[in-house]
Amino acid sequence: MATVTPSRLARSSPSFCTCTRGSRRCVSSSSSVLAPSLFSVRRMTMRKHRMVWSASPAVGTVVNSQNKYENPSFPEKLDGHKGIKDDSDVLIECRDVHKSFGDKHILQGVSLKIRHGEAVGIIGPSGTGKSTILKVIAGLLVPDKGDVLICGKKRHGLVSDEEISGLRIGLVFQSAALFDSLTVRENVGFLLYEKSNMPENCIEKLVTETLAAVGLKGVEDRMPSELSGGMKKRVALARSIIFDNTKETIEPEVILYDEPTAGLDPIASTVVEDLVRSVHINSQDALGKQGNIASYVVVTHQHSTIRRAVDRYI
Ligand SMILES: Nc1ncnc2c1ncn2[C@@H]1O[C@H](COP(=O)(O)OP(=O)(O)OP(=O)(O)O)[C@@H](O)[C@H]1O
Repeated sequence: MATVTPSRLARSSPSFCTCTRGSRRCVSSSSSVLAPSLFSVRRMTMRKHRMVWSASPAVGTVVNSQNKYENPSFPEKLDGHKGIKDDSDVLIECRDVHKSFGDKHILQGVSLKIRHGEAVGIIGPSGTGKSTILKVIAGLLVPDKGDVLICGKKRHGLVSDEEISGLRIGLVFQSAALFDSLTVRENVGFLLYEKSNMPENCIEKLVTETLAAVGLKGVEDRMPSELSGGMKKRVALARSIIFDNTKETIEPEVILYDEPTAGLDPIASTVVEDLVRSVHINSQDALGKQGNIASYVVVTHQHSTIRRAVDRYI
């Protein structure tokens, strides 16, 4: 099996998926489920091109521009952190994040916290900045104002500008964003082939195990064009959860999913929703092993995804 090289990468899909792997910064092509009422969602104040979120005192409560809480109508059980003062389990925090594109003010004072063990949904009308906040969290976009804290440490600039260890952040794009000219094995093992010191046979074994964990067997040598939409999403998921398990210290990982079920039929959506849930630390994957993902954030429009894969939503 050929190792992925920059020249192979150059021939690959222009679309890419980005993973930030702790101290190694890499840009590659890449339960109890509660059912929240969408009624409360409709009551959120979401102005055109503007979304204001706050984390305090109730994480994820929507506030208006005067920082007055509006309709904090989350059922108590969905808002499990009400009143919590201890932030020792906060993995990611956005503090008063602003982001504009030209004269379009997309994010105006977003504050939120993602804690260890959480499964958080971000919902809202199209164009209000859901994908933008994921990119800010992942370090692909720099906020115009405000801070992003990773395990309590401020990140300055883009993810490639500095080294922050202690947390791995994976971003799974809506389109799956696989490298078209690489096999499934090369796609899933991309970061390990490029950045780790693992021998190739160990990477191959790990890729096969990781694919099995997301319910895919015998597809390692296929090209992305030979996969269905649902299979591509599973391969993207496998790519986001694979990690160098030979390292002494394994950092916790947060995965950011941007509309993981977009474009899938209801059955394929259910499979992906259950997979997203199954790789979480509170669940078991397809092989019966406890998941490794400390927390995840899902941007979604689909009610079924909120119902099956989310414990708290913003
Ligand atoms: N790089 C960019 N340059 C200019 N405008 C951008 C850029 N990225 C996003 N936008 C604009 O910011 C707004 C928010 O985009 P974003 O993709 O974050 O919204 P969204 O809530 O995820 O939408 P959807 O639900 O439709 O995916 C949109 O008006 C979009 O056109």
